[in-house]
Amino acid sequence: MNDHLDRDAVIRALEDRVRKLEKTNAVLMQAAEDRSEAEHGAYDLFKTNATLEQKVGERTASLKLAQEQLQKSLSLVRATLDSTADGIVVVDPQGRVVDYNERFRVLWRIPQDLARAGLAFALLRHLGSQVVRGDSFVRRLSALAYEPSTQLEEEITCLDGRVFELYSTPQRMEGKTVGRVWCFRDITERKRTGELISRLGHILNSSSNEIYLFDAESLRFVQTNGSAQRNLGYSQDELREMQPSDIVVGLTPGQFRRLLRPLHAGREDELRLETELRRRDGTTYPVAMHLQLSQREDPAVFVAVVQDITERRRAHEQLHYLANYDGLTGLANRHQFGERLGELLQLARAKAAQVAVMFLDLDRFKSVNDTLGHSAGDRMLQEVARRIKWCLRGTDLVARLGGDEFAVALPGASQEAVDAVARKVLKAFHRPFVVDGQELYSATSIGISFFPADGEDVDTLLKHADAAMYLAKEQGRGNHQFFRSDLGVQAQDRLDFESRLRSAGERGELRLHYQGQFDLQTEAIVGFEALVRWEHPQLGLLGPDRFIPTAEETGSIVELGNWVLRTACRQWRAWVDAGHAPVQMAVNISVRQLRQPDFVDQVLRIVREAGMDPACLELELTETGLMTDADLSTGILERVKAQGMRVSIDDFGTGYSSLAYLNRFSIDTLKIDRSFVREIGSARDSTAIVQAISALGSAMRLTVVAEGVETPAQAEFLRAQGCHVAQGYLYSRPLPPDAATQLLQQRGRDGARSGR
Ligand SMILES: Nc1nc2c(ncn2[C@@H]2O[C@H](COP(=O)(O)O[C@H]3[C@@H](O)[C@H](n4cnc5c(=O)[nH]c(N)nc54)O[C@@H]3COP(=O)(O)O)[C@@H](O)[C@H]2O)c(=O)[nH]1
Repeated sequence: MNDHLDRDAVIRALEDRVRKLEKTNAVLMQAAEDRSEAEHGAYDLFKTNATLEQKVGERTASLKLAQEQLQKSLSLVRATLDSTADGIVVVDPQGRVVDYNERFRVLWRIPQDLARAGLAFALLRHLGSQVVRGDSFVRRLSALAYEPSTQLEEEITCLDGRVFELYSTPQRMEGKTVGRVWCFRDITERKRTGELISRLGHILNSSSNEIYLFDAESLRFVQTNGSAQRNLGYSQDELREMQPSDIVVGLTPGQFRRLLRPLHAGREDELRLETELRRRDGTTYPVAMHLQLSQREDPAVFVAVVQDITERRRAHEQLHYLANYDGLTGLANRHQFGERLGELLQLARAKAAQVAVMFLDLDRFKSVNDTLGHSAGDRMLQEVARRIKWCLRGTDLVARLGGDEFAVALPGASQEAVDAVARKVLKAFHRPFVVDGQELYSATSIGISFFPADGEDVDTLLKHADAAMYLAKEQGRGNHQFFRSDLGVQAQDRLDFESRLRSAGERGELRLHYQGQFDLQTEAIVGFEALVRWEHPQLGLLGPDRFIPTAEETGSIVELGNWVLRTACRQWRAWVDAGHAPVQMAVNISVRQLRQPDFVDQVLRIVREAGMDPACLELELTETGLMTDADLSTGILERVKAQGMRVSIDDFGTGYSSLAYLNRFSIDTLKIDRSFVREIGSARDSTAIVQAISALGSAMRLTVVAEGVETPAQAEFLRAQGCHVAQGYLYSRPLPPDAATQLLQQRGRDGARSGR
């Protein structure tokens, strides 16, 4: 704009000069004439005139040149103005628009007529209508009219979201302010990009992943994020002096360069690897690294995104451990044993060698668990694992298969060598196990099978070793047996038996028989004991001694016990509905049932569903079962009693009794075991025990029931001792429901009268 104004000034100056020269010329001409006349020297006049003409010619040429230059500058200024991305407007001190460029008009969406009108204030109002807080904007800019020399620089936000930068500078000429230039620049995109970059920078810096940018040629780090610096313990500046091979464990610069070759050559887009990084303090940590080449950067850089996978590795290792090892003993588990035995068999096959497999099952471990609790059982298993390992070589495999079962594989061992190892293991059990200060004695039964003679795969070898172990149990426990082909059939039979028992209730194969209990004074029936039987399709009617131990071992006793309870309660209801006076119903409860967390609720639900009076239900528990966890039993019995049910101790005198606990347990009935009743009169001890139990019952105000009463003499003796109730073949055998109903019809009324 200054050039535009200079042009007028220059032209005016030049014209002024021309006029002055013409004047001078005229004066000189006049002077020449005067002189000619005066001096009559024509020659001099001519000379002077020629000189003057030359000067005028020179001046005219220089004026033309100046005009040409001025035109050039003007066109340059115009072109610059039109090609700039900024919107520019020039106003004079009187508020008239002197000039503006097209960009200014477009930027502010100024209608042509408004632009042409050239009124600065009208334009300002138009601008104000488009910006946020437009009134204040107009006021601020108008105020500048009174401060001609002030420079202004500010950011304007438009209502449509665009952001402009505004520069306003005074226009000066020869030291005077002759106007003001306004310049507007659209910085919307720049601002957005800036914000985006700062957001991205923040995200990258706070990312838990480490991010490294390193030069594609020198491989020097050019940029790293906060996570990288924090994890490694180096500052940004220190890292700029380093290369990836300084922090990647086990890679020389050359090896690292070779690793990057496929990316460099464009053969691969990305590279993923798991490696380890070394921190400043020398410690290392595992990472997953993702590498890419960014050609867009100049110069090109590699971008490495690195994730610390310490936790992932740890979790993976832990999972691997849990999947393959027994957490209690640290030995391999069944899965790992199978895998490794499989490998051993492959090797043995190639070398035509044999492999022995031992199956070990602890003898009576369950009673340790039941009487001393699980944590004592666990400690014993840990010691067992140590002792077994101690008997083996480093190349042998040892595993805990679960519970109290262990397995051993002995590669390349002869029958004699395996025999010796088995004896050594058995001997290792001769020393007592000290748990909680108590000395416990345990033994193990060992079954042995051989590859390839007894089986060619892991499952068969284990199955056959297991079958041989059962033989060892049958042979009196605490010994070892080698597999024989006839044992395979027995093992299969056992598996079939277990699985059939599990679903016996569902298939309607269970039966409940009822044995009457009689008042020894009146001989009236006062109750029944429910006794289960299994109608096995091949083996016929089985007594509980044949299948209850298996049900307890496999856990199916819970299901089976609930079936018994439900059936007995329904039978009681049926008798009452048929008009019989209510009698007691005794149901045997196994310790595993009692230990179910919802045992009492379960019993109550069954009782309520059947519509039975809880006071008529008597739960029969064994002494040993109750003493397994006396505190727990006390709590359960209290809840049972609170619901009005009765509790009796079965087989009293045969188990581990503590009179102190007996007092604590809320019980109603003591049942004298039939082994004592059988020997009444023939064995002094038994007779004395029967007398003592009867006296104890009377003293504690408990009902005393004698089991297995077979003779009138026994009944007479028991009656004399004050025993209240008798159960035995003398009165009735256990009967199926119909026969029991008949018995109730015959002897029920008296029984109802007598009560307990
Ligand atoms: N957990 C559960 N245990 C149960 C259940 N049903 C029975 N059992 C227990 O099985 C054991 C054997 O019972 P069973 O073969 O039925 O024998 C009972 C009677 O038949 C037998 N008995 C009764 N009177 C005489 C007799 O005069 N002489 C003689 N030799 N035997 C006789 O005694 C068994 C009843 O004993 P008890 O239970 O101790 O009163 C047995 O221990 C049952 O507890 C069940 O559902 N769940």
